Amino acid sequence: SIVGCPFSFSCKTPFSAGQRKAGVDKGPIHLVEAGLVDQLTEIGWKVKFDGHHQFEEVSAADDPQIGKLRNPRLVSRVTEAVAKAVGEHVQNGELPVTLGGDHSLAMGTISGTLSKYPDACVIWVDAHADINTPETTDSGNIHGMPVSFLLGLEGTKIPEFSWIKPLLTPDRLVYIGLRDIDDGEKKILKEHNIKAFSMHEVDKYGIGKVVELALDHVNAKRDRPIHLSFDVDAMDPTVAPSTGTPVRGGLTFREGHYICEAVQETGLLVAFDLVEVNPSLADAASVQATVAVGCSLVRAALGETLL
Ligand SMILES: N[C@@H](CSCCS(N)(=O)=O)C(=O)O
Ligand SMILES: [Mn+2]
Ligand SMILES: [Mn+2]
Repeated sequence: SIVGCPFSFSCKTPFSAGQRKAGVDKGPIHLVEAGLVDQLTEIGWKVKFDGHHQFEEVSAADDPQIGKLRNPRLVSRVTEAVAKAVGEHVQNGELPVTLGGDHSLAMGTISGTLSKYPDACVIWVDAHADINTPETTDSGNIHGMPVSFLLGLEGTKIPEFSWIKPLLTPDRLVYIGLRDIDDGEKKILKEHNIKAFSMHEVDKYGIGKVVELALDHVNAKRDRPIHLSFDVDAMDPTVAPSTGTPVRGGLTFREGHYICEAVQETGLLVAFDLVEVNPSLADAASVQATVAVGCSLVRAALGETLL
């Protein structure tokens, strides 16, 4: 099985230019300092921790907005570097675990996965769809746009992002946990017939059925590699409060873990992202709780079982 490889590669990507709130770049160090590397070793992984990625700064003066896009050159440069790093690790038969940092990183991580597994499917667990285009975005924050770039939607063919090969197709993408979608995004989801299980469906069917339906949609024969991109704000804010765009009515602790456990059980997981932990937005206890949930979700995705 794909996941049988013993190596997990932890890519600490302290990056925050895809949004405006300081602190999300400190997410990775908090997860590592909470002992995540040892925790993964204890469940049988050989972890190659290659340290915290450092990126060449691009000064604000050298990175003027492109239309509404904020920090476009910095985001492009960082995500291209992440794509290369993740791509190398999947080529080596390792399972990249990318700790963010904001969700714009997924332009890099998923590009990296697709470089080896062009038929991979993406399960996007999030309160948000992150599928705004440069035209539909109101905020200009690129962490709200990675999926549109990965799909190569209209308006995303910008020279600064020409490195992105839009290899992802709408039929291989599915969302779980949505509850805060912009009007422009709703239109895109409908136009492209993208499958999305919002919190309404989670309530209606239960998480077990939702994950089964999601896998049936993007991986009917259970033969496609899976890239699981998990935004911690998919969790209810009472469970993971320290994140930049919290939205009430999210996943319970168990629902979030069930998704990771069920994907792990397929034996098809080839890459995992845990993003948007921002340790500067809450009191110490809330930060600690968010970091602990983040570590626990990673462990669940990499095979920690309850029995
Ligand atoms: N849709 C909003 C919010 S996007 C939230 C991004 S994330 N990565 O889910 O926190 C926007 O485009 O700014
Ligand atoms: Mn997100
Ligand atoms: Mn989100």
